[in-house]
Amino acid sequence: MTQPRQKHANRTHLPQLLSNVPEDYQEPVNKMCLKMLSHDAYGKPYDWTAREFEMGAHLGRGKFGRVYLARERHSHFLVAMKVLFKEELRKGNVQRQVLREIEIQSRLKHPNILRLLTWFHDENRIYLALEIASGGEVYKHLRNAPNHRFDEPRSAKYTYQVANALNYCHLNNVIHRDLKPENILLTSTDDLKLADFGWSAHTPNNKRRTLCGTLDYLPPEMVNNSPYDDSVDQWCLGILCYEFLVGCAPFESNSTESTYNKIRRLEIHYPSHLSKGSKELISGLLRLQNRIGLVAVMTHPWIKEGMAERARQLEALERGKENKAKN
Ligand SMILES: Nc1ncnc2c1ncn2[C@@H]1O[C@H](COP(=O)(O)OP(=O)(O)OP(=O)(O)O)[C@@H](O)[C@H]1O
Repeated sequence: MTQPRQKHANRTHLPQLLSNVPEDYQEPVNKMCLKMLSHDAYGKPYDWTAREFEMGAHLGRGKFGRVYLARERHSHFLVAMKVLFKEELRKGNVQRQVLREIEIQSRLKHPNILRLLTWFHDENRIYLALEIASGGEVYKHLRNAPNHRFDEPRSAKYTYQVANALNYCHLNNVIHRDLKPENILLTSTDDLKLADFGWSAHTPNNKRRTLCGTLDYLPPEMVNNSPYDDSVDQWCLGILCYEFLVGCAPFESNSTESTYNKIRRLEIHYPSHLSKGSKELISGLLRLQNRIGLVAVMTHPWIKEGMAERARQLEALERGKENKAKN
């Protein structure tokens, strides 16, 4: 008879789980894990309430609520708590979108997708306990980068991680549809987390810098009001990769009509600093049809070389920090 698959770790798994934790943190992490294992909620359905979390620093503000650093009182596990006001959701007529986001995000489990750990509500608010991505929005990092753009290795790594997350989504019949640097968060370990599922797709975002705002990422089939499938995400990945490398989206323009026309005509200008490999990848994604598949993106030579170089860059940065600490 086959054993039922073990869904939750237990004490015997701790040494293995802790093997990736730096030595200095092993003891507190071990303590926290033991507290988590002994919590009534561990591995069972549980009715969480806001009382079980201590709210801390304000991490950011969205259209319908605020995000705080929060600590679960029993285990001291830290989360990013997104607090949404029901009244505001009602006024914005986005209750259904929020519920869809919760439903989708709670079943997606992937290293490059922001985990929704649990959610609950009270009379006035909905609380989403999210994994922490302490770097915040990739958009902010792009704005702060020299010339508002990332170098090729960093762009290649980020493009790979987004492709990996989207591939997982597609395998689970989810189309993101709203890819853009504002909907991607960065962790302290330079890893990307896709966020905002099926929700901000319908909420205009006033943070983008051009008049036409989020139109910059619209694929031609959506511009033409034609039926579309999951390859819309490949289009958006092409726009995202271009924006990482160039600092603005390829079809940005000062009027909606002009952006639409540029998208329809595939009017793309590739600046001379772009490498042959990056142009090849972007043009394979920004096609009307037969866009490069996500697995092919992940194994593209420009992506592979860039990722290896980004790993070397990060190692060098780490060595630099260690040397500084020694001196
Ligand atoms: N998991 C997280 N970890 C760290 N910071 C976060 C996290 N989630 C959100 N934030 C911060 O809080 C800000 C607001 O997040 P939120 O998701 O509410 O905003 P948004 O996507 O801009 O809003 P909306 O979806 O309402 O348009 C983000 O810009 C980010 O800086």
